[in-house]
Amino acid sequence: MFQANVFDQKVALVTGGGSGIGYAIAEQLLRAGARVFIAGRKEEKLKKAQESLSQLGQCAYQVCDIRDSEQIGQLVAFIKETAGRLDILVNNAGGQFPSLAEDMAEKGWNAVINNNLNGTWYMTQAMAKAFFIPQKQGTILNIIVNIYRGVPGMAHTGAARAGVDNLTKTLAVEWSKYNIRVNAVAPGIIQSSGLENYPPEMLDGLAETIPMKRLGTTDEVAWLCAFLVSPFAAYITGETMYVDGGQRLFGQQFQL
Ligand SMILES: CCCCCCCCCCC/C=C/C(=O)SCCNC(=O)CCNC(=O)[C@H](O)C(C)(C)COP(=O)(O)OP(=O)(O)OC[C@H]1O[C@@H](n2cnc3c(N)ncnc32)[C@H](O)[C@@H]1OP(=O)(O)O
Ligand SMILES: NC(=O)C1=CN([C@@H]2O[C@H](COP(=O)(O)OP(=O)(O)OC[C@H]3O[C@@H](n4cnc5c(N)ncnc54)[C@H](OP(=O)(O)O)[C@@H]3O)[C@@H](O)[C@H]2O)C=CC1
Repeated sequence: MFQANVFDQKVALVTGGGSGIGYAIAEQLLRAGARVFIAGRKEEKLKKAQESLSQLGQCAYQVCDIRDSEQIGQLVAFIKETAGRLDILVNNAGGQFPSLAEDMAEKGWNAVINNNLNGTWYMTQAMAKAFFIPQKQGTILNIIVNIYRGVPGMAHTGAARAGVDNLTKTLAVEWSKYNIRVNAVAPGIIQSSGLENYPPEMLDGLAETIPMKRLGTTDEVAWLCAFLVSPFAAYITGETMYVDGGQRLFGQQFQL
C-alpha cells in the first residue's frame, strides 16, 4: 500500500500479531520497513507467524498475556534489549464469546472486561511509560469492534470496547504534550481466524446485514491501520475509524 520505506527505523509492537487481523497489520508494517514485535499467549502460533513474517523483514515474538503486568514488564525489557525503542503500539489482542446478557456469569463478564479493557490499558500504560513518554514520540492504535449501535449478543465486549473508544479520546488529549497520537479502528465482520470461535450458524446470513453484502478482509483492516500509524496521519488523533462496509449504519444483525 505504501512506499517501501515509510516505516524505516520505526519499531512496532502488534499484540495478537500471531493470527488474523494482527498478523495482517504486522505484515503491512514490515512491508513498509518497520521492525515488528508480535505478542500473544500461544507460543506455537507466534513462532509460526514469526517464521513467515520474517521473510518480509525483522520480526520477533514474545509470549505475553496482556492481562499480566509481570509478562508485560518482560516484554518491555525484551524490546529495550533488542531494539532500544518503540514507536508504534497496536493493541489488537482481544476477543469474547457470544452470550445473551441475562445468561452471562460474573466470571465470563470479568474475563471479557479484563481481556479487552484492562489488558489494553496495562499494555498502553506500560509502553507509554517505558518508551513513548521518555522518547516524546509515539503512536498507539486500538482495535475495537463495531460498537456504533451497541453490541447485542455480546454486552460484555460492547462495554469493554466502548471503554477503549473513550480511553482513546482521553489519552489523545492528555498525551498530546508528549507528541503521542492515539487512535482506534472498529472493524465490522472480518473473515479471519477469529470467526472460528463462533458457531457457523451464527454467521449465516450476516453478509446480508452489511450494505456491501460481504465480510471484510484482514488486509482491508490492516491498510487502514498502517495509514493511521504512519506519518500520513500525522494530524489525526483521538479518532475511531470504522472499517465495516457500512454495517454500522444498516441492517438487523440481532433477532429480537
Ligand atoms: C447471540 C448473537 C451474537 C451475534 C454474534 C455475531 C457474530 C459475529 C460478530 C463478530 C465480531 C467480533 C469478532 C471477533 O472479535 S473475532 C475474535 C474472536 N477471538 C476470540 O474471541 C478469541 C479470544 N477469546 C478468548 O480468549 C475468550 O473468549 C475470553 C475472552 C473469555 C478469555 O478467556 P479466558 O481464558 O480468560 O477465560 P476462560 O476460557 O477461562 O473463561 C472464563 C469464563 O468466561 C466464560 N466463558 C468463556 N468462554 C465462554 C463461552 N464460549 N460461552 C459462555 N461462557 C464462556 C465462562 O464463565 C468461563 O468460566 P468457566 O469456564 O469457569 O465457566
Ligand atoms: N474478526 C472479526 O470479525 C473482528 C475482530 N475484531 C477484533 O480484532 C482483534 C483481532 O481479531 P481476529 O484477528 O479476528 O481474531 P483472532 O482470534 O485471530 O485474534 C485474536 C488475537 O489476540 C490474541 N489474544 C487474545 N487474548 C489475548 C491475551 N489476553 N493476551 C495476549 N494475546 C491475546 C490471540 O493470540 P493468542 O491466542 O496466542 O493469545 C490472537 O492472536 C480482536 O481484538 C477482535 O476482537 C473486531 C471486530 C471484528
